[in-house]
Amino acid sequence: MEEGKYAKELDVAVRVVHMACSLCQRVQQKLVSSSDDGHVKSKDDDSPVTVAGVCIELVSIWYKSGRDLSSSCSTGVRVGNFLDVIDWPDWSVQATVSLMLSETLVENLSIVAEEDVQTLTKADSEGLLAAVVNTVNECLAEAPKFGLQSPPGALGTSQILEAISRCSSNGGPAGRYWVLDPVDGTLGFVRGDQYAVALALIEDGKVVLGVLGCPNYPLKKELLNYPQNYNQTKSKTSLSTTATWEKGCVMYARRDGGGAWMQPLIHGDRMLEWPNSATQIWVSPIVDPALATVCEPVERANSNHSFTSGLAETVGLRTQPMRVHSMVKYAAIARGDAEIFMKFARAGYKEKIWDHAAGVIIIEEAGGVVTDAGGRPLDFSRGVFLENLDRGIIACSNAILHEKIVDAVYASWDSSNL
Ligand SMILES: Nc1ncnc2c1ncn2[C@@H]1O[C@H](COP(=O)(O)O)[C@@H](OP(=O)(O)O)[C@H]1O
Ligand SMILES: [Mg+2]
Repeated sequence: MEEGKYAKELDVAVRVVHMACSLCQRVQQKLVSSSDDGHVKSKDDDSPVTVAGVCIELVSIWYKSGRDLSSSCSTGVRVGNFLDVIDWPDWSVQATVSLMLSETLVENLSIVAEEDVQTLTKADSEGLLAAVVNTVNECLAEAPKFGLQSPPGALGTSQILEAISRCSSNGGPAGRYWVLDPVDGTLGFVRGDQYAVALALIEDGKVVLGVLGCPNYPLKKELLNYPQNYNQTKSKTSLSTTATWEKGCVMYARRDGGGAWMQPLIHGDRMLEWPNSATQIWVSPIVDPALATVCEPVERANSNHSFTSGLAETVGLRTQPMRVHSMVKYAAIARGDAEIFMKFARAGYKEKIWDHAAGVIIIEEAGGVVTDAGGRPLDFSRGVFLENLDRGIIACSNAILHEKIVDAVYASWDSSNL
């Protein structure tokens, strides 16, 4: 696997995503322990509320209010202020990936990524910026553990801001650019649940390699055994500290690289072994819809659950949907933990390339199929958005299931209210 086109890029990308996962785990751990260590705010009625609890409440309010920044939660914290802070790991990952890629792959580096520096450079964001600088330096110091080189000393604020703002490419049909979602699934992240770090390389409008870090996705299928509506803040966040949830993995593939691979995340002082610790992954062999599992976003705001349950019934799916945050859904299909992923966003919502690029190539190289709801490949050549997307996204472990879902969409679309 290390031979051939994009091998060097893949090697660096996998190492960088491992580093980013480690950074996210550290931040998530801080969030969890700040709620365990008495960093508790008090509600008006004097009942205690954890920092993690506030985060979850605010993100939930934000989603349910149609992303209204003026709403506030029971502690009086405003959603707008909170959203600035919760992107702290996103900026930190973006800076780290940008710095490491430019350090190792200097040639005309171009990156499309989700975050900009606007909020970070506001006058009242000093504390936040200091936290980002500190987090990035902590992470960079660990680079040798992942087979990469740390800078000779701690980086200053301007170098880190520069690294974040360097990721301002707009993509498009020509040339080579990286696409990064530093923390995909913010809601999953603050809930101590599933989230992903997604990095892909696009060349002339086609995804040529993808790496998906899934810090809370267990190496085996246990995730499916967790109850669907597991919403208790305390017990959910504390799960991330148990052995099962410490596992996590990184999946990757390159175009025509002969497959997709998975590595466990490394913990403690262990060094990343490359490529020895990788195992090949394949999609599920199931073709009978009655035995297939569908996965979809947790949030109704992000995909129409009633439409997808109608499709599921039409094609004869029997199992409960697996509702998971972030691109871990792509990981689940690639690794054979589920057979179908569907997403039907509300009319007018434009899907972004960083939410899909890495997942698509990993599923395809693992043997699966990903298209829009009209059965056409996703078009990554039109800039930051999937401009030509027909209605929704359908990813399947094989062409048989895929055809059934596409047919069902055609049969039911006109009578749907989408
Ligand atoms: N109204 C909307 N409809 C569909 N997807 C949306 C959306 N608003 C945000 N998203 C995207 O959905 C992603 C989360 O996916 P999921 O719901 O599958 O967990 C978000 O990624 P971020 O969390 O990186 O912003 C965001 O890009
Ligand atoms: Mg995202």
